[in-house]
Amino acid sequence: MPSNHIAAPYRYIVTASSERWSFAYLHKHIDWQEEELIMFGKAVKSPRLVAFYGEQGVCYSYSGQAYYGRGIPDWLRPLFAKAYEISGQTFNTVLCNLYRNGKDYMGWHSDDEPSLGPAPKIVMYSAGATRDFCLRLKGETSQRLIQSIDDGSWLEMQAEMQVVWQHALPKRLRVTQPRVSLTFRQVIR
Ligand SMILES: O=C(O)CCC(=O)C(=O)O
Ligand SMILES: [Fe+2]
Repeated sequence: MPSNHIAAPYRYIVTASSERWSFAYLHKHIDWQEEELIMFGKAVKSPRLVAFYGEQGVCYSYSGQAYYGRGIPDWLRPLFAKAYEISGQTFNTVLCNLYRNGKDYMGWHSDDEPSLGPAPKIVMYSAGATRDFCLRLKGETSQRLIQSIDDGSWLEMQAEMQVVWQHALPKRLRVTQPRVSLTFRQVIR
């Protein structure tokens, strides 16, 4: 663990079941895409499915891909409203991830693209299988914080999290069930 005086750079919020969007609902409505990544010069399938929604005219470059906003579908608006209620921050895009089982993962990174501004607040909603979400300070490889993320929970990542921390969703081979995460971001035009 990073030393005890370092406060976790996020707020984890579990909602009442009546306030949740279910995995089945999100899985059905989101237009999932399988993407390819270039790793060591070779095209490989991304270890998760993804989808992007953004306001018309917003362009977001992430992980070597450019995504273009084509408007927020009506069914997603209540989730944007909840993300605002939690964080007091407006968002104009959401990047969605589908981890089909515990073999799907996301490697260490910070969401620090210049288009998000110098210290962006990002809010994430999760549904489906419980997964471990890991954090470490940049430049620190052995010590980490682990937050178990449950169905129907929100994670409000504070602004400093993308500046001095990295996060990852590691493989968990004993997890057989799928999970979705929706990460709300404000792209600065
Ligand atoms: O799914 C997760 O828990 C992490 C997602 C994430 O870090 C991202 O979309 O940038
Ligand atoms: Fe991230």
